[in-house]
Amino acid sequence: MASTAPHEHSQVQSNNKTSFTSVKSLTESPELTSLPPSYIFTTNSDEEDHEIVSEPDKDDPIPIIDYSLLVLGTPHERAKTIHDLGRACEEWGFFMLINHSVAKSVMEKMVDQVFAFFNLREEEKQEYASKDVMDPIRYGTSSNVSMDKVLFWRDFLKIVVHPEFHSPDKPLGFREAAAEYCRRTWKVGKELLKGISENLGLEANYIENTMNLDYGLQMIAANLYPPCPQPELAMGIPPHSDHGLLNILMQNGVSGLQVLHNGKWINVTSTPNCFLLFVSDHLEVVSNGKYKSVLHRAVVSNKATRMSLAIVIAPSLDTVVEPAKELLDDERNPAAYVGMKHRDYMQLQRSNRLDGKSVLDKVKI
Ligand SMILES: O=C(O)CCC(=O)C(=O)O
Ligand SMILES: [Fe+2]
Repeated sequence: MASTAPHEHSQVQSNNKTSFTSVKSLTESPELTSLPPSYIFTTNSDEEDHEIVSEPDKDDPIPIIDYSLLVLGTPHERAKTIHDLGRACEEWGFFMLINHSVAKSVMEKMVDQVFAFFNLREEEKQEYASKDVMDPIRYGTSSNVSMDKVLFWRDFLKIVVHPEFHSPDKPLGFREAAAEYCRRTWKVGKELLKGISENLGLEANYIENTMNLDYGLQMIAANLYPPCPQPELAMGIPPHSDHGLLNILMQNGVSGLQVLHNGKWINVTSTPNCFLLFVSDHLEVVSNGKYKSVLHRAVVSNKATRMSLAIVIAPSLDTVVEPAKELLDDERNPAAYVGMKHRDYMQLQRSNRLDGKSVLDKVKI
């Protein structure tokens, strides 16, 4: 269903800037011919060193992990996959996951339902606009409109789906598609965390048990990046790392994601049906910095609407996340992070501006 042209009530006031409640409604406005000034993004001076954007190097490609070898491979194949997984987490904090067992039809249904949500009338979506950063369903635009100095060219929908499953009532079919997709990706996340625990020299269930994944937080974070009239001046989502352990991302076949690797922003081109996996802040903490959460951002284009859908796999909100004691050694590997309850960490991240690894820096010793 096409959105109606924006009305007065679909505008919000923030930092003396008038903006629309969504980028989507802004792009449907006949007045839009150039980028509104509130969306003009300038890079921080301390980020200028890594302004080089490049395609992946042939000699240092984005790591690819074959999930089927992790769960169904021979002992030798599994051991090799765990080794490769560890290297990917250490050297990139990012990898592509192929043969991941989630059926194409399940992924497609989810993508269709996310588009259907963003295509609801603005008034219908606004029912889920919330001020409380911990609300289980949140629809919004930019990142944190009250804090953002510049607005980002992005609308989002965030939903908590575990330990308690939430879903918007509309569109019809969203609930069912999300329940199936989330159940499947939760399993993938847990299997990867087993391999990662083993790679750290811990028992396979170590992360699952210490992070209380029976009550773990799983979230859908869907992003919509409509075509932008001046994409070189705007940013979809600024450089940041994610909270949680792992982030499992899929996208609709339109590129835009960049990850920082060895000081360069690498364009990630999507391979159909694969998942893009991010090491998130809490895995950096548990591994005591052996793995680094990856800085990433999303740029926008003037050609097509991009949609990305992240599944956050995270500790239960009451878990105090700290480095695994078994990995620590007073002399050679002292704790590099202090423990912090996941709930407090998430609250900090969501109440502040998205800004690199600024929240992780607060727990660094
Ligand atoms: O759109 C993307 O590719 C990145 C999205 C993202 O970083 C996030 O949702 O945390
Ligand atoms: Fe992210």
